[in-house]
Amino acid sequence: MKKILSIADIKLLVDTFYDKVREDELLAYIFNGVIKDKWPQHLEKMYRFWQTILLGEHTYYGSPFAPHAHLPIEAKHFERWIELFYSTIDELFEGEKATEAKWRAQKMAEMFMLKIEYYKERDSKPLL
Ligand code: HEM
Repeated sequence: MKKILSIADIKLLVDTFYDKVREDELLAYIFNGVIKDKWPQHLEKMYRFWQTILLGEHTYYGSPFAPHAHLPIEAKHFERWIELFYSTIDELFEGEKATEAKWRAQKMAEMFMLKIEYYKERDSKPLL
């Protein structure tokens, strides 16, 4: 068990997590349907996203919600996403950043879920 301290740790976290996602019966087809053969690019982006959040090194400049706005995902998908993310963290890491990663992921999943429901109810499109 180690602490999340460097970009190498972030890469280990992201790679291990998306290995699980790609084998998950509920999530794999949703990710693969959008990402297709662009997994290296997606992983690169996700390294930068978590590097920015957890290490305070600002390498991610994007709109995290945008690609999720019209995905066919609901509560059960987010629950599975969180389950896989938490188990990845707990298998590999301990300490303050590990706890923060889980907290951040949970908060973002809640926010994404609320926004998706909001846009679905109104049948409208998000600006971002
Ligand atoms: C069931 C839940 C989720 C699914 C199915 C999902 C799926 C996806 C897909 C298909 C993409 C687009 C990849 C591409 O265009 O190459 C994406 C991007 C992304 N996702 Fe998720 N995601 C989920 C939950 C989350 C959560 C909880 C977070 C945050 C903790 C997150 C963070 C991101 C970020 C930062 C990007 C990149 C956005 C950008 O283009 O800058 N996702 N996700």
